[in-house]
Amino acid sequence: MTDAYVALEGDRVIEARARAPGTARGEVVFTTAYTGYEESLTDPSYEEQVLTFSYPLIGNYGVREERFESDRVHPRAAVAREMTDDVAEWLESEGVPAVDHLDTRDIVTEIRDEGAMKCGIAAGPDVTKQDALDELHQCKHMSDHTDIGAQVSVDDVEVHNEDGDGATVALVDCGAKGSIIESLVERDAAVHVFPYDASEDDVAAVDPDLLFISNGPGDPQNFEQAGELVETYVGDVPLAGICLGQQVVANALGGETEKMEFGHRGVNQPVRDLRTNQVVMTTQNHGYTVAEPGDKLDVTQVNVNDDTPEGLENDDLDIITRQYHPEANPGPHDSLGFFDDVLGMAGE
Ligand SMILES: NC(=O)CC[C@H](N)C(=O)O
Repeated sequence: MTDAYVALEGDRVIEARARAPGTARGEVVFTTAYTGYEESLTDPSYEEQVLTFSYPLIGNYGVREERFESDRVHPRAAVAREMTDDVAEWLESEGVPAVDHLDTRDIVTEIRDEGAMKCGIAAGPDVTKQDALDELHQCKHMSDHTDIGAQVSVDDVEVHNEDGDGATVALVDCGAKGSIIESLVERDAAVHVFPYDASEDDVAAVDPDLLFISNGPGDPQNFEQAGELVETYVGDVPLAGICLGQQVVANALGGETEKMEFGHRGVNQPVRDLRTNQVVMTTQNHGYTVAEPGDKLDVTQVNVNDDTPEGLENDDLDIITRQYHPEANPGPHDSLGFFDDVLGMAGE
């Protein structure tokens, strides 16, 4: 039964089945991950996007809050070949439209050929094709969501493991996944989570051993204040970043970022370390990349598929960043050592 529509750029409309009602718009992207739907759906980096799962069955091991990466669902809508009732009911309770019973291979092929694109969704008994097209026509480019940080960051400073014996970490929350904070706390760090627009004075008040820029949604150029913190602290305090964090650090230190055609989203992205030649499997979710690292950062790791920079470092200035997600939720644990390395820079 057709009671849902997915409208893609060029006004192409695909018919589907409604699993959670509503209308929505966002940049449509796909993940090839075959597990981890709870983590992906609660990853703040998917804010303002419509998430299509290329794996055909989503929900086959239920929905458990322990696996959530934040306190809400972030994609504007979810698209799957087949979605279980567990997932559909969860998305409905969150007010996030969801559709299934469509050929997701078709959407993935279209995105691979044409690039990530705008999308409109309409789902439910009373919706029409035109509703999906109206959403599409109101959809903005990711880069035009200039204050997206405000949608995903903490409003006030939050402290985790205040009495921890390890490093004092100032983590700039551009939309941080919970497991990044957990990975630091597990290693005894006291983690002060700052709003995405925190000032130099705010951060200075905790006298950090490490400045850590988190992952986050949208265009890294829309996180200027985090970049200013990097410029302020470089050379004085060790710097670390994950995903958007790598991009913000590169932009702040003379590098450049650009939008990729359709990005990397999945749990089996191979990354090669240029110093050891070792390849690790990684979890990824990004649509922008570092195009030029600038003269302060060396590219130390690259993606095996397309050679894009996956790791940037400077030993003298104590900087380590990763484009992928070493916290590995979901995904292979190959790169968890990143947290030991960055806390090592902080003297632990
Ligand atoms: N996971 C992330 O931090 C994503 C970074 C950035 N929003 C991108 O799409 O490239």
